[in-house]
Amino acid sequence: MAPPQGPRAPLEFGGPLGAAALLLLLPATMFHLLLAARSGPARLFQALVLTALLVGLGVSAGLPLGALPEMLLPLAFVATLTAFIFSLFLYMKAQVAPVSALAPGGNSGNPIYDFFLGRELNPRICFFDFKYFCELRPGLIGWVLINLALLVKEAELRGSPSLAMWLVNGFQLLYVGDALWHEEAVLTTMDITHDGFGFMLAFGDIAWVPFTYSLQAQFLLRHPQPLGLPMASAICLINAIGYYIFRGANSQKNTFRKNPSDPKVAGLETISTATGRKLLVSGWWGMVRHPNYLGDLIMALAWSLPCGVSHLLPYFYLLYFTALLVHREARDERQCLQKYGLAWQEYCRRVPYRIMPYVY
Ligand SMILES: NC(=O)C1=CN([C@@H]2O[C@H](COP(=O)(O)OP(=O)(O)OC[C@H]3O[C@@H](n4cnc5c(N)ncnc54)[C@H](OP(=O)(O)O)[C@@H]3O)[C@@H](O)[C@H]2O)C=CC1
Ligand SMILES: CC(C)CCC[C@@H](C)[C@H]1CC=C2C3=C(CC[C@@]21C)[C@@]1(C)CC[C@H](O)C(C)(C)[C@@H]1CC3
Repeated sequence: MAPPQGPRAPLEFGGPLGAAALLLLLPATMFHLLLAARSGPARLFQALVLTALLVGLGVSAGLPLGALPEMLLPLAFVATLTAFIFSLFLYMKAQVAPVSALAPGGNSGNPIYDFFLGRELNPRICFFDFKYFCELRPGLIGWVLINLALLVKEAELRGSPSLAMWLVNGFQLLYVGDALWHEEAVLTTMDITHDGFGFMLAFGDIAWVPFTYSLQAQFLLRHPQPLGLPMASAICLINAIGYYIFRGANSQKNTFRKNPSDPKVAGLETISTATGRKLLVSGWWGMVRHPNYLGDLIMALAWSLPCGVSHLLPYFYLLYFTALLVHREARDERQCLQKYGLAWQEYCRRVPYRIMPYVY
């Protein structure tokens, strides 16, 4: 079966070498972070071996929630293994999928690269869409569950959860609740429309999101932080500003894409493109070319601040997320330039900043 993209098409993520390195680096980073959140670096190898031994025992669902934080390492190992096996299944499944079901990327002919990126665009069995399910369910819900377990454990240890723990739990619950509330919006993200379903997304959804996105709460359990009301209020304000921009920008674009004559967006200025679709050039999308990323990054800052500034670990999410969004923005720009050509160039001329006005 001929792949839709020839071996000489430009490869992303550093090609096969980059994909091979990421296959090892991503799980290694996640385990390192999990360990760094709980103790000194000397326990890294002990803990990995312990995790490998514990995985055989599995975890039963009936355990009290406060016991979960102690099981994060074995659970992360199981999640990683599941992501590997699941990606293997997806790779095999793509071998028998029709060419029309394959993703525009992820079909280079190099097995490591294709395993990493994913060959099939939206693998399904009957009506069950694996990618849509994984993107929103196990990772996001697992993340909230781990956060909650850390809050319960802190209450067990110290009598009540700290203000910092409440803030981190509240902010991240709002973010996950928002994603589930607006779940149809995920259908227009490049993960669903462009990327295949391979190791990158499977690992991201099943392991990376629940275990590394909960790092701030993990950190707070072991490193309690005093937080006064004025500082807490300032952090809440930062999160509210971030959320306002994130939600405002995403909703404006979603409303416009669904119905351009909706009164909420009908008055906005647009650029016509040769495809018949229009681009917003005022409102949130006239401020920068990715206002939703800006809001997301401001929220990421608010999630780290309750952890103080004594340690870099709680800021991992902010740093990783900045890198992810800068890379994602570059990929999206490339795809938009291909799709909209001159109209996209005109948009870039009228809205010169990508994410942060006057900075980037
Ligand atoms: N927490 C996390 O780990 C992650 C969160 N996110 C968040 O997910 C959300 C979705 O992000 P993502 O899918 O990357 O990208 P966007 O939601 O920004 O979608 C980009 C697409 O929007 C359309 N578009 C771009 N500019 C305009 C314009 N001016 N007018 C109208 N349409 C336009 C184009 O598609 P078209 O024209 O075809 O409609 C473009 O391809 C973001 O809020 C992001 O922050 C993303 C990744 C990870
Ligand atoms: C493991 C790698 C380093 C990176 C993997 C990336 C994935 C973790 C992210 C790719 C796009 C994502 C989105 C969300 C979560 C993270 C992943 C899967 C998202 C579901 C978070 C909530 C948002 O409201 C959203 C817009 C629905 C997000 C969609 C993209």
